[in-house]
Amino acid sequence: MRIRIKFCGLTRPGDVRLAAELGVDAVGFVFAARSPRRIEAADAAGLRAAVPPLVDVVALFMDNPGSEVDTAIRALRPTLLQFHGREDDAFCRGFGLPFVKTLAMGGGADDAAMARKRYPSASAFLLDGHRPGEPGGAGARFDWSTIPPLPRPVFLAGGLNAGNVGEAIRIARPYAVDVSSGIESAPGIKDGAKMQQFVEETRRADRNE
Ligand SMILES: O=C(O)c1ccccc1NCC(=O)[C@H](O)[C@H](O)COP(=O)(O)O
Repeated sequence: MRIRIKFCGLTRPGDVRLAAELGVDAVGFVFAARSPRRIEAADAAGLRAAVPPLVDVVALFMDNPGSEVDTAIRALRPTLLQFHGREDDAFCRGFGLPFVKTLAMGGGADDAAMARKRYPSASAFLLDGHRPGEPGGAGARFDWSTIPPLPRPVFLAGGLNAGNVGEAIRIARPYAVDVSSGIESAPGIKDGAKMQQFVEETRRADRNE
């Protein structure tokens, strides 16, 4: 099965258009307060307009109040939500959209294994290398061989780049790979060459080359 690709933390319409041209499956926009990639609801319409059909639009939150989530949903019209903080299952499912729940692997696989039980409504889990309570987008890797069995598709994240995504795929065989800092020249500023190389290396791993 083809490994899906999510580019996260986009802030510029040109980067969104290039991501879609490169064939990524999802683009993520960060509304978390603790992020240098945060976008405002006022920016969302322009970014949304740059996303062509059949590319998932992911709105990402980290313990944002429900009112902020509602405002972001109205502005961005996402197809998928991603919750990165201490949000519980009822909160996450309360907006009527499918959601991905981030599990922090920086505290150890047991944390993630225990956490998954608390999100029966999640459509997928994003496993990231940060420690519990920390923001993502930190380039934090974890041991890809420690992924616990999970009842939902796994998005693998944390410190991925064109140089290591092939190894990560061979070890973890995830449903999707997710990247932010590994395709940037600065936080929120995506680098076209890094984006293209990341897609090429993911496709190469897909072909088991
Ligand atoms: O990307 C951020 O700035 C961010 C801030 C706060 C919470 C989550 C955040 N990103 C979550 C993502 O899904 C990132 O793509 C993921 O952490 C991987 O980031 P990276 O290690 O930089 O590839």
